Amino acid sequence: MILDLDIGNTLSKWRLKDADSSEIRSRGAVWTREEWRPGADIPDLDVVEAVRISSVARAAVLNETVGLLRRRVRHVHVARSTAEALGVVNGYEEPERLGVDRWLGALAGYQLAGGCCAVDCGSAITIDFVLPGGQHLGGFIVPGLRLMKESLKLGTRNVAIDPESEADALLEPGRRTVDAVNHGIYMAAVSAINRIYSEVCDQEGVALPMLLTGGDARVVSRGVQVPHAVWPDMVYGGLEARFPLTFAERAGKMSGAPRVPEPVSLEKIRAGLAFSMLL
Ligand SMILES: Nc1ncnc2c1ncn2[C@@H]1O[C@H](COP(=O)(O)OP(=O)(O)OP(=O)(O)O)[C@@H](O)[C@H]1O
Ligand SMILES: CC(C)(CO)[C@@H](O)C(=O)NCCC(=O)O
Ligand SMILES: [K+]
Repeated sequence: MILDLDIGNTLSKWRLKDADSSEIRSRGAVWTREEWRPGADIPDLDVVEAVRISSVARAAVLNETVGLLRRRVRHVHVARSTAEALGVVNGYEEPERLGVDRWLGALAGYQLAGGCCAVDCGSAITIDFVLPGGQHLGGFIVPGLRLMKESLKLGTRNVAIDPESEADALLEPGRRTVDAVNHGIYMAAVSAINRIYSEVCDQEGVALPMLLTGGDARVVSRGVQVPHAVWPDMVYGGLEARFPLTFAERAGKMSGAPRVPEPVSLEKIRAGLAFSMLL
């Protein structure tokens, strides 16, 4: 069994993947805490022969986790942001400073789609761009939905946006605090994504397929006008691409990868941008 770990600022996600059949056997999430005890939080390390880790938590959390795992598991692979990998050139001035979850998302997106716009809707919303030749341009970091809501301190933090609500309903002015806040932060997030996508495609002269991941990907997806695909395992896909262990992975297959969305034409993107400038 392969244990994949995605340690984020809020949640640490894990999944167990069967190395022979490539099936995902189980998955879960635990809060990212100061002291993380993999033995207690993750089922049955005895069946695990390899671990692959993406972590943006404090170094101490990662070091402790790796220390514990190394005692129990033979192969422990920790992903790092590098200047280049799998045909992608990191756009950061200091490549190692790019969040490794973003780097892995960009690698997975590039392996699946070639040039792409990779959006991760987690504690932060990150929007990264990779051109068809593999140049990563860098990206944008916006507070995630929960952080935006908490920062307002209006006592609405425990009332989440209903994931089933229609994007249209979220466009209406709120007539209670909780609706005003939820509709406001939702519009802030989706308008930023729509606008940033259009601006960068316009600047670079290329319409890129968009891929969405993260805890809020599904709800954000409803408001994103650009054709896109939701890929919950995108960061794991980067781990698979970076540290291929199974036969399927060596052949370039990433579990749960969606069909590549067909982007609209550059002309249409530019027309939309020109229209929004007139308003
Ligand atoms: N059970 C949950 N607990 C916490 N957040 C949740 C949960 N389910 C969905 N969410 C949403 O998911 C978001 C966190 O997403 P995700 O799990 O991708 O975060 P993360 O990986 O910790 O973030 P980051 O990668 O930015 O550190 C929160 O903004 C929240 O709205
Ligand atoms: C932005 C987050 C928090 C998103 O998870 C993470 O990728 C991170 O800590 N990045 C380091 C800063 C950067 O990417 O520029
Ligand atoms: K994440």
